[in-house]
Order: sequence, then C-alpha cells, then structure tokens
Amino acid sequence: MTKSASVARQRVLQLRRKASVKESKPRLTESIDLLGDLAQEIADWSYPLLDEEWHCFAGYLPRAVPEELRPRFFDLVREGTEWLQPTGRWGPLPLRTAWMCALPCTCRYRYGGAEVSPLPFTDWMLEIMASCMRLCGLASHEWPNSCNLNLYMDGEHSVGWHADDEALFQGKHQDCRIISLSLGQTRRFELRCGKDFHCLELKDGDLCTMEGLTQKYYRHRVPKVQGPKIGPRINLTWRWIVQHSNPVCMEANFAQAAPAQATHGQQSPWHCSAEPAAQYPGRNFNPDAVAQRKMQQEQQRFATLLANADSEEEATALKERMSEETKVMMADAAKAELQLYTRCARRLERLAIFSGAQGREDSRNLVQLEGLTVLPNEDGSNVLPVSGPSGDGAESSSDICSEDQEPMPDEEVKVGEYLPLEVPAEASYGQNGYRWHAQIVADDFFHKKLCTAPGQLKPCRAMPHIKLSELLERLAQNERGSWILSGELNQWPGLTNLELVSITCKVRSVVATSIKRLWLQNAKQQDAPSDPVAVLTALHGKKLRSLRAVIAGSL
Ligand SMILES: O=C(O)CCC(=O)C(=O)O
Ligand SMILES: [Fe+2]
Repeated sequence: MTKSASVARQRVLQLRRKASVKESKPRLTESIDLLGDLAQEIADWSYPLLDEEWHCFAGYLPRAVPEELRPRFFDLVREGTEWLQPTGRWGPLPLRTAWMCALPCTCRYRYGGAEVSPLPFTDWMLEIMASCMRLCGLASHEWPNSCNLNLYMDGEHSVGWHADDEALFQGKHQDCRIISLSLGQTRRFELRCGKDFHCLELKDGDLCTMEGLTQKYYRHRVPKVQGPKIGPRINLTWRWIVQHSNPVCMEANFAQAAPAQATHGQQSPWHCSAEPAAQYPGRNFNPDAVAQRKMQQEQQRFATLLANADSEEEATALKERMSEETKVMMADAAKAELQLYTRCARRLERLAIFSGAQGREDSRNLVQLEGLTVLPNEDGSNVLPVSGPSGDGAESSSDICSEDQEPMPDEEVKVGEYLPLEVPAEASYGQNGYRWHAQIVADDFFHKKLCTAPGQLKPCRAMPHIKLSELLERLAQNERGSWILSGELNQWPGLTNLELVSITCKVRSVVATSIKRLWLQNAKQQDAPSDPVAVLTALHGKKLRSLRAVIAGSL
C-alpha cells in the first residue's frame, strides 16, 4: 500500500469511528460494578480512566503479584506455553501468542486477521488466576473463561491501536470486563478515544482492567520502544467469552452471561447447580468450580491416554488411576476453596463480635451471631481468629495494628482451641467462648491511624489495643481467682469484662524471634508468677515491643 493510500484508509477508519461514536451514546445508564469496587476490602485499585458518561473505565493495581512470585509466574508462563507466531492480514504480527479457554469451551480466537486454536487452562494458569482474581473481588465460579497470552521478546515487539471488540466478548454491545496482568519488562500501555488519551507504565506484577464499554469507544496499544535493555514482557489478558463461536461450545449449554451481568443476578458461564455442602448451611458459593475445571482437563488427558492404550489391562489400570487422582484433586480443590471461604467468614465473625453481637446456638448446634453462622473448622473446632487478616492482605482502614500481627505460636497459648459452649454461668470464660489477642502499648503511645493524639487510642481491629496503665487500673480478681479486665476493651462494645489468659512478649535475638510467656493463668510451674499485676507493673517505663494479652470472652 502506498503512503497516501494508507493515510486515506486511516481517514476513512477515523470517520467511521467518529460516526459510530456519535450515533451511539451509551445505552447503559445504570451504574456498573467495577472490579475495583468488588475488591475494595482487599486491594487499592485506582481508575485512571473513569468516564461515567460514556461508561468507560480502566483500573490499575500496581504490584498486585507479590515480588517473590513474579519471576516464578514469568517462568511458568514462558516455559509452559507453546508460543505461536500469529499472522495478521498484513503479515506476521510482532509478538508471540497463545490462547487458552476453560473447558468445555474450545472457541478459536480470531483477531486482526490472525486465528489461534485454544489450549485448556493449565495448572499454573489456575494458580496465577487464583492469585489475581482474588484481587479483582472474584470468587472462583466468577473467573474469566479465557486468556490471551502475549510474549513481547524485546522493544520491537508491540501491539498496534485496536479494541478487543471481537464478537466472543460482546464488548461493543454490553459491559465487558478485561483483566490484564503484566510480567517482566515494564512497557507503556496507551488508551485513547480521539483526543482523550491515557497512558500507564505497566510494570512487573501490575494488574490493569478495561471495563464497561471501553472496547466500544476506546482503542489501546502497547507501542514499540527503543533502548539497549528492553527485556521480555508477558501479558495475560483474561476475558469472558459470552458468545461462543464454536457450535460445540454452544451446545454445551452454558448460561451465556458475563459476570459483569452475573453480579446483577444472572448466572456466570461456570455456574454450577450443586447444592452447598450440607455441613455448611448458608454457603452460597460453589466449592466445586475449581475442581470441576481441573477435572475436565484431567479427563481430557486421560481420554487421550485411554485412546492410545495398547491393551485391555493397560486401559483398566488407567481407569483406576483416573478415579483415584480425580478424588484427590476434588478434595484438594474443595479444601482450598473452603480455606478461602473460612477466612472471609472469620472476618465477618470478628466484626460481629467487636460490635457486640450476641451469640447463641441454633438447632443444628451451630453458633449464630445475630444471624451470622460461625462455621466450625474442618476439625470440628469452633475457633475464632486472634491474629490479623491471615495473609490475604485484607486490611480495611481500621484493620491495622501498631505492630505486625503474626499469630502467637499455638503451642504456647493454645489460641483457637475448641471452647465448648455449655458451662455453668459462673465458670471461667477460659473454657467457654473465644480468645483474642490485645496489644499492650505504652501510655504515651502514638500511631496516626490508631490514635487521635498521643495516648488517646481509637478502637482498633483486628487487634484491639490497650494502654499499660489502663490495663493495670482495670484488672481485678474475681471470687473464682480469675483476672478480669472490667469494662470495654479498646471501646469495643462486644469486648467487655474479658478474662486474662496470658501475657506474652516477643523476644528478638540475633538468630531468631521467639515468644516469651510472662504470665499464664493457672500456670503449673513452681516458679511461674501468679500475679499479672506485679508482672505488668514491672514493665512500667520500659520500651514495650509486641507485648500482648490473650483474653477470653464468652460468645
Ligand atoms: O500487552 C498488553 O498489555 C495488551 C495486549 C492486548 O491488548 C491484547 O492482547 O489484546
Ligand atoms: Fe487488546
């Protein structure tokens, strides 16, 4: 094509685009559930493009993948993928690519004149998705069902201006979510609609999204870049296929709805009609979704092996192995899902207790906190957490602590041991209810998020704080010999008249950090101090580091 012909072509394209923009003000007037909103409890998304009028949004979550996982994910994708050289209308495209779909979908991906055959989601893909989708506020049954993988080997590799407006995703006609992960070399990602231009420097481990009608009104690209050290970059772009191109997939009877709409009450393509597990009434998530997907992949693998089996015996042995492996896989996936669910449930329980909700046992012997079921752990125990949000990074503004919130080792304080509920009213809470850690701080303690002024604590969670002098003033021994902290702890209405179980502190040496117990209720050792007030008084004026009280309350 000559230069003037190509300019003319661009003009025609521009005019067509303008006309289509003019003719089509957004039809969707209701507000959209942005992924950043869904994930607001656990991830701090910003929206560099937030165009409510045109319903176009692009979200950005820098360094979403933890540093230690980034090289691992990069290598898993790079080594585990059969990279293809796509060919577009005008020759080879300057990048390598692959395309994955969640089985049973086998739609091919056609874009820019290229066409790519699908591969099923691999184990590492599910692992990376588990890490990223959580940060988008998506439960496993809401995950995207396709992923486009791009490998940019150097600065010459790029993607020109385009929209992901293929029919598969219906992004021209309805809200469409696209989640993209960058790994490796930082590259520039540009978005534009006429003069409206946005640019993001996508770094190793960054997540970004395009949501709403962005594919209708905006184009995006990753331009070429010059420089001596432009290393490889991988991009994973997850999307929801909502209109299958392959008749086989259509017959597979999917509910054809993108989760963007699923959140408005429709089912996602991966909705499963299985009943929630009987032992956890009230759970409305689908614990089998991950297992199902993994199983489908495995079934496909075994089907190929079976087809190639040389003898009847080999086929029988394969079938036996398949049934065993399937069971293990199902159990693993269900366990992972349960752990995730339990973490969320625990957060709610903590909140309920902090705010003074009353607990009672229901007819199924499950504890109900104002309608919220306190689920038993897998071992049947009824533990409530005492540490901060466990590794899920789920911190709301008040979920902070002056120090790291590592749980104290179980052997020391038996945090979370099962505390049966039915005991006489006068009994010590220690055997009946929940246990908590409270941070003991110096009287002049100041932390701008935890205090209004030096020595003026605000209510803190997940770890309540208390000043040393206040603890000393309010500790009193009752007739049974239990040490009770009278009144509210850290102004939380639900944490009243708690019983002191132990006092611990962290001891750091050059080699290791350990937990030292300064006082323990009913300690058996001869030389153990019996009076917590004496122990605490001796700490006055000293620098307090990780000094904690374990306290007990009743449900
Ligand atoms: O590499 C990127 O960040 C964008 C890739 C892209 O736009 C696409 O695959 O459609
Ligand atoms: Fe794209």
